[in-house]
Amino acid sequence: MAGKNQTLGEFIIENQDSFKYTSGELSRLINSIRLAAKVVNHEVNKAGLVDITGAAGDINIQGEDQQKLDVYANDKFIQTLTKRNIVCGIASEEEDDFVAINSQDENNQNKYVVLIDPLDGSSNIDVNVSVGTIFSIFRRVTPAGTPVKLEDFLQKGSKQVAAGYVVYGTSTMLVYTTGDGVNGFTLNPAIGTFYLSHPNMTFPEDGNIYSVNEGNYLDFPLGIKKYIKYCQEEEGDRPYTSRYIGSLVSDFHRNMIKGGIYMYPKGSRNPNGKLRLLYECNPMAFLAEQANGKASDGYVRTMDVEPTELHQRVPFICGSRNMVDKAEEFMREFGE
Ligand SMILES: O=P(O)(O)OC[C@H]1O[C@](O)(COP(=O)(O)O)[C@@H](O)[C@@H]1O
Ligand SMILES: [Mg+2]
Ligand SMILES: [Mg+2]
Repeated sequence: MAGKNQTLGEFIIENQDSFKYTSGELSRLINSIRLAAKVVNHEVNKAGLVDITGAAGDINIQGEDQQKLDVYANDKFIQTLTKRNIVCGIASEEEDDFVAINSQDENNQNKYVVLIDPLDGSSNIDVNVSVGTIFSIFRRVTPAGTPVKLEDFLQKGSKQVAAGYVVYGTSTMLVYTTGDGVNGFTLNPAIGTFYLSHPNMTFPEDGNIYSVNEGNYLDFPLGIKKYIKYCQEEEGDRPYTSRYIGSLVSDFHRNMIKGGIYMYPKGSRNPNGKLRLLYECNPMAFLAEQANGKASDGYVRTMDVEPTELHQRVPFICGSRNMVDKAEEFMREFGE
């Protein structure tokens, strides 16, 4: 197993052969994401000193006020991936439609598309609480050298070839999978290098942390309400502890390390939940399953959901296997 002082660059090269499409293209793509993450990290760390906090003044396709850092991170990831001519298309939370990257050029033989949430946890930017970036990578389904199409992005999560996130927190970490386990790398800010700090990350099968915005409790399906009550009962190893940062990446990261469950159910205000299937739920579900955890909408495995729109939302339950099983049990028994 790789040593703790291995750099991300070395790890990518060393593990290239464990990836079934060993063309090196995916390695170069993950390296480009690493680079863009460092650029964004540099800006995040200066938030409050430079004019990067607050709203950018536009509303994105989600109907949300775009934050300056949303726009900055979006630009940096798209620029970095475009300049390196490493993908044929990008879809982003901050872009109405997918962005074709010179895919009309028949010489562009790039095989991958990337779906990205450039800045996750936007409501926490101005208050110095950890935020993140989430990415999901697929092989295109249309022929290389032809214009990239919507169908290249609307693929089931089970078709992902890689997924990961960056968490900009007390330290900056990049955590990813290519379908062969989950590994975490911590940035040494002094030299700008990511080092393998968390090899083979796995969710404990059980945990005692539940993460949900209880402010929406009255609006939740009955099954979720019953599960939350179950978490709060004085019985056995319960009550569990409630922890909710309000940044999916950070809540997921903590729960993967300590054991826990994250839930963003649907409700009358969010009839399909809030989180986006393609660039939030699918990548986190791939990581969760690769780390022995589980992810669903309460009934259906997240990665089996057939996508129909670029920005579609789905209810999301994700975390320690036995905790997600229990929540699903309550959903089956009590439903909506
Ligand atoms: O404030 P709420 O409704 O609890 O929502 C918090 C959730 O929304 C998100 O901020 C949505 O992500 P974005 O910030 O990328 O839009 C998640 O990170 C987080 O878990
Ligand atoms: Mg997000
Ligand atoms: Mg976002």
